Amino acid sequence: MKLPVHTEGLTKRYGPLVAVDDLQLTVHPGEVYGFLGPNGAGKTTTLRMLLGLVRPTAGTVRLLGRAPGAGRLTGVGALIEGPAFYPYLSGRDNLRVLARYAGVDTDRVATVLDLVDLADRAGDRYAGYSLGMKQRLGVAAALLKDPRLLILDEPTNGLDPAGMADMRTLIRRLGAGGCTVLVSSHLLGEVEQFCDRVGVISRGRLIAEGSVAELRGAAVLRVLADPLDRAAARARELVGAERVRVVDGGLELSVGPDRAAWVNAELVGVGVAVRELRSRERDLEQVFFDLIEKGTADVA
Ligand SMILES: Nc1ncnc2c1ncn2[C@@H]1O[C@H](COP(=O)(O)OP(=O)(O)OP(=O)(O)O)[C@@H](O)[C@H]1O
Repeated sequence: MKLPVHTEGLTKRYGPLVAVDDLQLTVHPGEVYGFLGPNGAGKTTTLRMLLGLVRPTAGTVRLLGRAPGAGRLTGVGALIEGPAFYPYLSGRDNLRVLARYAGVDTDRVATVLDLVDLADRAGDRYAGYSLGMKQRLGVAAALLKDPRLLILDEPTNGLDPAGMADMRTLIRRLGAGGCTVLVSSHLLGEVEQFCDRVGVISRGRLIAEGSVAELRGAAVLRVLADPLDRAAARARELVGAERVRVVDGGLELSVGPDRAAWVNAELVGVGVAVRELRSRERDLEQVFFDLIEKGTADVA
């Protein structure tokens, strides 16, 4: 089966600035892939190269097995910049115009309006839509040609929490329907709920890739105890110094929840009063921040 997205050595330089640096990106059929990175990391430039809107300085791109520019991008839908719609036309009429222009049967308009949950408001003027509805109409436009691959650049940017939730539901629904989706974002916490896999880009380089669970890593055991220095010393003896961190006036032990009772007993055994002991997942934004910090240090 042809890979929806496959790049090798993809690079874009703007003068001395390397916006995208030797990027190998692979998105598998049917997966929802989160392409993550802070502002300026090179996400939009990458997506634009995928679609043949920006010419790479080096490297190759294949979408569904074909190079962009080799004829029309059949099977690919994209929402890269804010979509351009006629403000005084309804959502439905805007899509009809686009469908005619793209040579798509206008019957498809009702289907995509349903998919993005805009059927009820399809007769309203575009100008009156909320930002979230505008974005969903943009996705509807990208779906007109019934693509096998959908590329969305920061579709939740600027949306309020309700708008974000609607967009998440929509992306999840599209993924469940068998469409391969590549979606960029600068918030790991935002995409974790619908992505099968994420890639993290920093300064143009892919610095980490995997499922959200893999990136998050193992849970940690959080311990609040007095005196803290004695607790830390004993914990280091018990599980190894590299697994113990002092954070926010407590300890974080990189061990599984099954060790909690044992750690508690051992600490109490050396006269430490344990006030709280619980297993918790690492905070996703912290994981993201750590990755970017580490990636930046590796590059420097
Ligand atoms: N046409 C251009 N000419 C010069 N530099 C550019 C151009 N387009 C992008 N850049 C630079 O390339 C780098 C990557 O930009 P890009 O827009 O791809 O990042 P991004 O990850 O999409 O960030 P954002 O979320 O802020 O859009 C940035 O430093 C940007 O200033």
